[in-house]
Amino acid sequence: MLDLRAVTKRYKGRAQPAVDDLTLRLTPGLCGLLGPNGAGKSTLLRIAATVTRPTAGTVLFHGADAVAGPQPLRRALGYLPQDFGVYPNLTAREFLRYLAAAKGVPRAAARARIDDLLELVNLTDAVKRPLGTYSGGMLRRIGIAQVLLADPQVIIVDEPTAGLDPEERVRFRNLLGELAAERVVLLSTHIVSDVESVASDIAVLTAGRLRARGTPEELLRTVAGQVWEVLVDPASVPAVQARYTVSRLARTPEGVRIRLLSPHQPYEGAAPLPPDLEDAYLALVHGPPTARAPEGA
Ligand SMILES: Nc1ncnc2c1ncn2[C@@H]1O[C@H](COP(=O)(O)OP(=O)(O)OP(=O)(O)O)[C@@H](O)[C@H]1O
Repeated sequence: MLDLRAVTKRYKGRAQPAVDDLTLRLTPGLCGLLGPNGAGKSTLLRIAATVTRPTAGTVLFHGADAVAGPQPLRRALGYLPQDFGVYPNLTAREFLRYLAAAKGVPRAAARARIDDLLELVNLTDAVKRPLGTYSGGMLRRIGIAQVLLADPQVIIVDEPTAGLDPEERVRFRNLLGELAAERVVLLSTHIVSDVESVASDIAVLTAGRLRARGTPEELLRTVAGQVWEVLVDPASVPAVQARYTVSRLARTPEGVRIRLLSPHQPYEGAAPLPPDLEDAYLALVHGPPTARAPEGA
């Protein structure tokens, strides 16, 4: 339905392209776009949302060029940018009515929909307050509500759960999961748990390039047999970190429990663990788990 083909974006004055010859074909379902800060996620989402023009490559929506003719995609789109701004003097209802009018949603339909959406994002109690008095998390929820105003076919959300409390995160994640049954949902994050339970499709972006794409199970297979747990004394932690990619570290009364990536048993007594998505993501971002040479070797 939405097809990014060999898309490149170069910003002026930058040696490296922010997005580099990237192809991503999206059909209904939730695609989680994972990548570290600066990987190019926001740029890619802005291109997919027709906010930024690619330097090279094309975006096709239902087979038609959405760079040359963005209107059909824009009409079908709900987009939450990372830096979503509001008018601070408007109330939630006024602001959503304004956006609905801008999107061409008929007035009567908009009224009913706005009340449903405010309930959906749990803001019914705050509708009479100006948005300038909202907390960061509440503003994020307004951003989420506006995504759904015109019943979009394509939903593009950039780090949507930033600033939400844990309960709201889960609510929103599940909501996107439900919406993805019939829609293209593209969600960017650098937090693996944001997409772990809901994304059937995960794309990992590093330095503007698509590093991997697959189902969570496919990504897990890339680190099968390469995740280990060791218990070490606190003084040994820096040496372990220098040699291996460490995915978790917990201090316990017995010592420091370290979860790390290694192609073979790293230390005598190290126990193998079933990999999780965080391990697979780290291996993709930091390269395959080859042990680095110990210091002085
Ligand atoms: N308007 C711009 N002008 C110049 N460089 C930019 C611009 N926007 C982004 N960049 C650069 O392009 C690269 C990719 O940035 P982008 O914001 O797309 O990454 P990201 O993965 O979304 O990162 P984050 O998670 O920090 O938002 C970075 O090196 C960034 O500094």
